[in-house]
Amino acid sequence: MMPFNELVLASHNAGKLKELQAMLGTAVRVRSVGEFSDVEPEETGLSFIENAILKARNAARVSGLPALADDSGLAVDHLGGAPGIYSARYAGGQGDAANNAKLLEVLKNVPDAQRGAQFVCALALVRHAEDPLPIICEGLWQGRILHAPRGEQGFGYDPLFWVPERDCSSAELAPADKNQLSHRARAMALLKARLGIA
Ligand SMILES: O=P(O)(O)OP(=O)(O)OP(=O)(O)OC[C@H]1O[C@@H](n2cnc3c(O)ncnc32)[C@H](O)[C@@H]1O
Ligand SMILES: [Mg+2]
Repeated sequence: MMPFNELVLASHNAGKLKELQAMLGTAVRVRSVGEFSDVEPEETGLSFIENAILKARNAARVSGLPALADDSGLAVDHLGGAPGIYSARYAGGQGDAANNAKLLEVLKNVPDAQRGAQFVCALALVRHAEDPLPIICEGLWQGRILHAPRGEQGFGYDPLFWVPERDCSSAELAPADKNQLSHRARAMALLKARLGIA
């Protein structure tokens, strides 16, 4: 049983919000933190988990509701896991297109065998702003970085992320398929199991 019937999603990213909402379905009434505040908390943590907790606490504080945050990113093997927790700010906070262009440039001339990467997602759920026991669930998605963007779906690094099990980029997947396979889908499946929702 879901321990509450309303939940605020602690994200300002439209792509993420859409995916999280689709995955949660009708189990709970979902609000977005943007309804309560435009101020994005600084992501000062050193891990996906710390940043997810920090965003969840902030959303619970401004909304007075239980909050679910997602901190995610792309970890590229050849770059020692970069951009990692800095994925959103990789090109200095200039947005997805600039981040993707920088990644392609940094990996120019790097052969396929060394272009392995994984998407990482940490979900943090807090029942209230000072919850001493946040629920944390993680998900990983293995793939490879393409040499040029492909596909129009999704958001962020999706056009550069090759999905070996489907032979296409993650931006070429139908949204419903991405929501079955992705790092976020895996973390959400664990969270739903933990909360006892189907
Ligand atoms: O913090 P919030 O408000 O949730 O929104 P954000 O976009 O800043 O989110 P993060 O701090 O977690 O940074 C995630 C970065 O990783 C990228 N990313 C995460 N999940 C992704 C996915 O499923 N597909 C493509 N890129 C993704 C995303 O585009 C960002 O650059
Ligand atoms: Mg962020």
